[in-house]
Amino acid sequence: MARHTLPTVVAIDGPAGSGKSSVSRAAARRLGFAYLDTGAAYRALAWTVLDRQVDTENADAVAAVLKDFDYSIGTDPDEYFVLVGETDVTEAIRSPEVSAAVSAVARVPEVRTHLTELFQSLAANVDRPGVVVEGRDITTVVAPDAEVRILLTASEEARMTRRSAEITTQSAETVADQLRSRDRADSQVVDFMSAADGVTTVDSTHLDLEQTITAVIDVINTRTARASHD
Ligand SMILES: Nc1ncnc2c1ncn2[C@@H]1O[C@H](COP(=O)(O)OP(=O)(O)O)[C@@H](O)[C@H]1O
Ligand SMILES: Nc1ccn([C@@H]2O[C@H](COP(=O)(O)OP(=O)(O)O)[C@@H](O)[C@H]2O)c(=O)n1
Repeated sequence: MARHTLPTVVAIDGPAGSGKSSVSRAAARRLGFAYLDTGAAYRALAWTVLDRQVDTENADAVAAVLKDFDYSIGTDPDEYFVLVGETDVTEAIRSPEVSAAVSAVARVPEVRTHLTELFQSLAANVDRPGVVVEGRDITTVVAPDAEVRILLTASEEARMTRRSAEITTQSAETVADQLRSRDRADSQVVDFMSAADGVTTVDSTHLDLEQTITAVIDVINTRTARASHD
């Protein structure tokens, strides 16, 4: 009978624009691991809440949407997609409207419990030897026992500059204001600005993308080599 070995879990947290998605995806690709973007689920739920014209401030109404929230995500780093039912929302969940609504949805306790269980199940069932899971509370809540736990940080200025280079439909000032207010709202729910015990900080402020990927892979290799000797 085939033995099911649990994948090596790499947990990466950090604020918006620190490089979590791009670095996690690239690291997963190079290591032959799966990649799980947890923010996409909060965004897809926010998209659904907006689509159904549910009041984002009404926690009970938001929690009720979970009952028939039919969500799927690609965990192959080369085949990323996000679906709600049959609808491909990969692009739509990055809209300014969804970004503005997501923090209110993410602070509902039933939402966090439901999605945490979903992430744990998705991570445990990937068909790769490992999985890189990124978000805000992966090192502390979703996978506190992960073999590798990293906090990816960058100065506020660097994060704002990176995000405004990506979003060309809004002014740099608007992008920065929205990012700052999302960080503020999110940090009332989860502490992703300081590293919990046993979590390695990688500060990407003065690193380019390639250097950050290398730094993260170095931490993964060091940690997994150490774990195999324990
Ligand atoms: N170390 C880095 N140096 C320069 N640009 C970076 C770096 N890390 C990420 N980026 C770029 O910054 C943008 C935001 O990164 P992203 O991975 O979306 O961050 P997050 O998932 O943390 O919000 C992307 O365009 C990405 O290519
Ligand atoms: N593990 C996670 C991941 C995301 N989130 C929420 O989901 C939103 C979108 O996450 P994201 O990772 O796509 O955001 P960016 O940092 O990429 O802009 C965040 O602003 C949080 O409100 C969360 O609460 N917990």
